[in-house]
Amino acid sequence: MTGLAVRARIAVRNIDYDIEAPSGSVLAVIGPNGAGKTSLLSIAAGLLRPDDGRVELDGRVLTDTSAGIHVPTHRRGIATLSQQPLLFPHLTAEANVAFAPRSAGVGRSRSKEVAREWLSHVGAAELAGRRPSELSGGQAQRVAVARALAADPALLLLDEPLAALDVESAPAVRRLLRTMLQERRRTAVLVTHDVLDALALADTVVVIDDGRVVERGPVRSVLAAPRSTFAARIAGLDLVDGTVVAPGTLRTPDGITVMGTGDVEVGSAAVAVFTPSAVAVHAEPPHGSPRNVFRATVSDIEVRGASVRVTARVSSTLALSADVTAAAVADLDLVPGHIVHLAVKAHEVALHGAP
Ligand SMILES: Nc1ncnc2c1ncn2[C@@H]1O[C@H](COP(=O)(O)OP(=O)(O)OP(=O)(O)O)[C@@H](O)[C@H]1O
Repeated sequence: MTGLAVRARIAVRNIDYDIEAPSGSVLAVIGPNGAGKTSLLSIAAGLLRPDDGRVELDGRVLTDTSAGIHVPTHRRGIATLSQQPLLFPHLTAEANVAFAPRSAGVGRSRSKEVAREWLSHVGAAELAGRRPSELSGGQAQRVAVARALAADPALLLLDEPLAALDVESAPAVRRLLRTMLQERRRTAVLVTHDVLDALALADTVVVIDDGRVVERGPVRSVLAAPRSTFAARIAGLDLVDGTVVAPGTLRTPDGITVMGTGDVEVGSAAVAVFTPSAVAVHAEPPHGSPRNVFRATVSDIEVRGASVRVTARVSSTLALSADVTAAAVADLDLVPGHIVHLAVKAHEVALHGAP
């Protein structure tokens, strides 16, 4: 196949998985601490040898334990972007980026040219002469993105690339990554703890728990209807697909409008995301504060510890969940088939550009 295929078993790490990312797609990897996410990246990069396993990238065998094949890391055509930018402190931003094509055998002056092109591509042209100590976290991560891509890798490994950034710079770097990943349909693996990063950047997701794949599939279906405990804990979100028709306004193909906040360009595909605990259930349409109100038919009621998850169908393609108290379920006399009004405040709804 083209793209990445990793099959690996490592006894001491209790790892035994089989994971694929088709060419040009972004695969998100989520799972609890110690699940084996970073190990997956290390195996792909050739930094970690499985006891038994095989790594193939675009038809090239990089690791095959049964045949004794182990292509060294620097010959794999793989670039890694980590949480920390890991720039060389003594080199300028430009020299840091030029280092990637230089290591791949490109000549000195062409490497400089490539570095300048990439710096301007990531919106960091004016930082070319600065050293890492003169860059903010977000700026340094931009330079690191340029360096990762300047070698034109066949595979990009992203290890929590936004985790170390502050709330101000993370959205801009997330947008940059989205553009970079989409523009050239790059194959990438993204390890993340953040559901929103998976939604914004990835096509498919694997959930790893205890060294095994417990769930896999398109990001939105896995996050909206998680089957594994871990995915359910971090996800189980309400997701609405559509197009941004005005600033802060998303419309679904069947004409449902959702107001939210988020910097997504008008005209682009997006997903509105909110947590079921932000959704209130009313028998009659609520009056007052500006909010999203959806008329819906209750389809499912599930007790989850102290709260009750009510799922209701808004249209043939959209169902939303609300987490309410058991008392509210009794007060509202909620049973499947009843008409309710689901309300969620616009500031509780995040709009994200969708891949
Ligand atoms: N250098 C090592 N030597 C032996 N075992 C290790 C080593 N590094 C990690 N492990 C073990 O391998 C398993 C998988 O670890 P890994 O770092 O891949 O998990 P992770 O999902 O990336 O976790 P986190 O989210 O905490 O970074 C864990 O049980 C861990 O204890």
